[in-house]
Amino acid sequence: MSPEEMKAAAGKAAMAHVREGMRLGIGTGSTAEAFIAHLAEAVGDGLDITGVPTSERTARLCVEMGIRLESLDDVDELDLTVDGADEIDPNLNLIKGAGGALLREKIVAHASKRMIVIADDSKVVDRLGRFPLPIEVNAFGVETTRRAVEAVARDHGATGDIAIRTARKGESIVTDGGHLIVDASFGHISDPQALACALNAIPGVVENGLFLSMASLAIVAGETGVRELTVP
Ligand SMILES: O=C(CO)[C@H](O)[C@H](O)COP(=O)(O)O
Repeated sequence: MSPEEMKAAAGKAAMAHVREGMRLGIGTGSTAEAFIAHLAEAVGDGLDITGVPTSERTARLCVEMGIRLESLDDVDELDLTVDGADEIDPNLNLIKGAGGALLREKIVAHASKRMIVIADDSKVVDRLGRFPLPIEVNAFGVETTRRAVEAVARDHGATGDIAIRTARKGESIVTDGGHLIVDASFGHISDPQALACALNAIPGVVENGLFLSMASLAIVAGETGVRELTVP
């Protein structure tokens, strides 16, 4: 299977967990978009669901594909969120945020009874930290916040760069919430819970990309097919 076929397979398998009438959190990224394609097809065939998007990009795509959306504040609680991830560890702790949507993704997942993560095999790791950890930060005093993040990250074993994410021409990328992203390269993260608390205690940090004890199921597509991982 090509990477695109794996994403499509994971997205399709997630549809087995979607029920009529559900209020669904809808993730961001290429794997989430594969899910959105299957969801749109089912909606076209008469499935009645309401979606809450985790980014402006996902919102635009859902509207284009005929998926009805509501704002999170108009929905009491979501039944299920389906989203991608950058890393998945054996306890289904995640790193998210390569697409810059981690804040809305975390708010939406937290408002959901259940979170299912969909991914291809390359995202499954023994320990989190091979992928740089995205941290959403306020634009005010961003270099001061980056330095504070660096100090915390080094205390927690980071060995690589701690850098403000830039797009083309060296400009910082701006999130849907008007914030910036600092990417912190660890190698591996020995205590994700302690790191998450220490990062969020820095005043300029809005949220970090560690999604701990949030997902209850991972649907992972690989060369030989799709498998489901649960928390041991
Ligand atoms: O966290 C995310 C966006 O903020 C994405 O879900 C994550 O980056 C995975 O994306 P993809 O499915 O394209 O690999």
